[in-house]
Amino acid sequence: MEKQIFRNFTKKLAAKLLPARDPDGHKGDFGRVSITGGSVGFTGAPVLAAYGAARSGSGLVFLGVPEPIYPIVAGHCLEVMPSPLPAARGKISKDAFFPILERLNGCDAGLLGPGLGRSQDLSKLMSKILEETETPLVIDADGLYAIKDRRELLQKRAERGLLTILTPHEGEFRYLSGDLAPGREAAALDFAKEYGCILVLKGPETVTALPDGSCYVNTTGNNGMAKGGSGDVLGGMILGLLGQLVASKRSAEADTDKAQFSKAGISEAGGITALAVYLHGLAGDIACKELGEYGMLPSDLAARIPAAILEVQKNQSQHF
Ligand SMILES: NC(=O)C1=CN([C@@H]2O[C@H](COP(=O)(O)OP(=O)(O)OC[C@H]3O[C@@H](n4cnc5c(N)ncnc54)[C@H](OP(=O)(O)O)[C@@H]3O)[C@@H](O)[C@H]2O)[C@@H](O)CC1
Ligand SMILES: Nc1ncnc2c1ncn2[C@@H]1O[C@H](COP(=O)(O)OP(=O)(O)O)[C@@H](O)[C@H]1O
Repeated sequence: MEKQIFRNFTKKLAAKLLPARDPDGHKGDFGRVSITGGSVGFTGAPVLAAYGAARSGSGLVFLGVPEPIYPIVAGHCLEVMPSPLPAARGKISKDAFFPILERLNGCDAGLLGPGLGRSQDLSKLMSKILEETETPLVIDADGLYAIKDRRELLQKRAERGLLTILTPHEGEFRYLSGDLAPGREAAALDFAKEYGCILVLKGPETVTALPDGSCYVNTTGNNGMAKGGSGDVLGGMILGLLGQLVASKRSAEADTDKAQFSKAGISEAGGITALAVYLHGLAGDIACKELGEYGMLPSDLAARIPAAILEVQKNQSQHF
């Protein structure tokens, strides 16, 4: 896709970008994805992210959480596959490096951060994972905090053709040293260009910026989504759709390294990311219509992802 600015992401564009599902496909064809996060006090965030991925079409969703919260998290997982990771003081510890890396390397995409918590050890651990894994990554929430002083790792991944998607809200964008003064679109584009990543600047009218100067501005969503946990669902949805994109490339080009993203590949990943943002807002709008902006919850939004996808598919059959 050539460099463009889509100021209004439409349903028609969503219908065009929604990945086709092979009628003969099996679960491995629709992406294996892995989420790493959770800590004592933040047990919901990793589960919400996992269901964001599962409800967006992922074939297999793995979830790594610190051992002390594993029984709670596992009690909320049916389709998602949770596993306990080594822990210290209620958070994932540095001893979790190899299990996390091994899981990520066996997956089409990974999400780092929902409910992770903050510590120096976690900052070192996340930085080491960014350096070591070639798997495309989505980094959200405390994952962003963990790497805020190691942003050169993003440039190094880009130089190696590795894909990284960052999903900050404005508070997180500020501590990543993003300068909001030029305005949201320009700020997101400057950051994406400087660090060679896809930057999703969340808020009303979420901006998805690509390093090549392309940019999407979202049109769905409402203030009923301004509740802790909505962003976690979005991180999972981006992961789920990205995993499907990577898996489709893997089966279409058997000899291509799943981890290497050409410029065209980053363009496609940008489109898929903006699609996830659109569907997330649309699911929120459907939840709002049914429940109202006061009472709707992020888990209600996650449960309405299928309805949002169906609405886009209806548009697909009308236009193509
Ligand atoms: N159920 C669970 O388990 C949940 C778990 N969660 C987990 O909690 C962890 C921390 O979450 P987080 O990254 O959002 O950090 P947080 O310290 O709130 O913000 C940092 C700074 O940014 C600011 N700020 C916040 N939002 C803003 C906005 N939209 N636009 C602009 N500014 C905004 C905020 O400023 P203030 O609120 O003081 O104005 C603050 O200074 C993370 O791992 C997440 O996954 C949550 O998802 C909730 C549900
Ligand atoms: N007023 C609003 N209008 C549209 N979307 C919103 C609004 N407020 C929040 N959102 C969306 O809800 C999500 C909130 O994410 P985030 O700030 O990371 O919260 P958390 O991490 O606590 O879940 C983002 O996707 C954001 O775009």
